[in-house]
Amino acid sequence: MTARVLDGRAAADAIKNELAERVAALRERGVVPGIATVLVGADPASQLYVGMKHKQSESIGMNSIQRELPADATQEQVEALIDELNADPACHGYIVQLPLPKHLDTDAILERIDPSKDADGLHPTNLGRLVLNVNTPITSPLPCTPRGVIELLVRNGYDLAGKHVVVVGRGVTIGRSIGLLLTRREYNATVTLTHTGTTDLGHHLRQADVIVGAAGVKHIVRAEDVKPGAAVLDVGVTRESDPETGKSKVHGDVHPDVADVAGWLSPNPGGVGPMTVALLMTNVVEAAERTVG
Ligand SMILES: Nc1nc2c(c(=O)[nH]1)N[C@@H](CN(C=O)c1ccc(C(=O)N[C@@H](CCC(=O)O)C(=O)O)cc1)CN2
Repeated sequence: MTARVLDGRAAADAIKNELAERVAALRERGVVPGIATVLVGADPASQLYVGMKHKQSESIGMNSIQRELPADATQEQVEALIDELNADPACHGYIVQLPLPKHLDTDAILERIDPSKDADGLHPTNLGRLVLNVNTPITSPLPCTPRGVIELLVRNGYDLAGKHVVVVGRGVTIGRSIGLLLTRREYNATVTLTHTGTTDLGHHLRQADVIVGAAGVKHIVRAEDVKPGAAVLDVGVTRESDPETGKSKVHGDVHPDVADVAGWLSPNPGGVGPMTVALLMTNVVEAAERTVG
């Protein structure tokens, strides 16, 4: 391995230390930032992620509210819980853990979240503000994972200005929104959005200074398609059962051989995942700060 590691755990710890000070300052003013999660069903990965969010939020002095519904909860039950959290003054921001069970209308549920409490930054109003570029400096929540990718690079001294970033994956949590952030004047990157329907993906990847693999396709980013010295961030998650142990194993979008070609590599796990949680907490602390001006 020759690539320098973009250590997401270390960067997330630094963010959490900074947030702990902001939380303490809010507490002195009588405001305890409150984060809530909504978990529908008992998917083990979702339980793990929700647990991490609460543990880490509490560790920096935030109040955390954990709400759960059974896997067969109706649309009305989930929406009633959303209305409750929208009205709860102790909750400054919250997320609905995704994916939701298939019988539920995810878009309708996410749209029901009060945009000012949208800790994921994925509400249509907040994505619309991002498109219109009206929330710089930040006046409304930004999507956590794209923000985490950028923070990970910037905190490691990587200058994005003038760089060509190729994003693989068109999902709303990363692919569709990250270019809107990266092309802001404060970063000045140039972005190509590719996906599983892109013709000759390798052609695009080979021109990239930065690659963000977020398609959820195991090893779609191959070493032969990476320009030597490029920064590569692995955000994809594919779960497979290991034939030897029978245990579930996580694979990223980036082939392990990329470590010998890339200049910078964010591993998976240990890269963007911890940053997503840190930026989620940032969105909630910022929402709490906005309530006191
Ligand atoms: N409402 C949302 N749902 C989901 C999101 C999201 O951003 N908002 N993203 C993913 C899951 N996710 C957060 O919810 C998430 C995934 C992974 C990690 C993380 O830190 N992973 C660790 C490894 C953890 C382990 O397996 O032990 C790592 O990458 O180092 C954090 C958050 C889908 N749903």
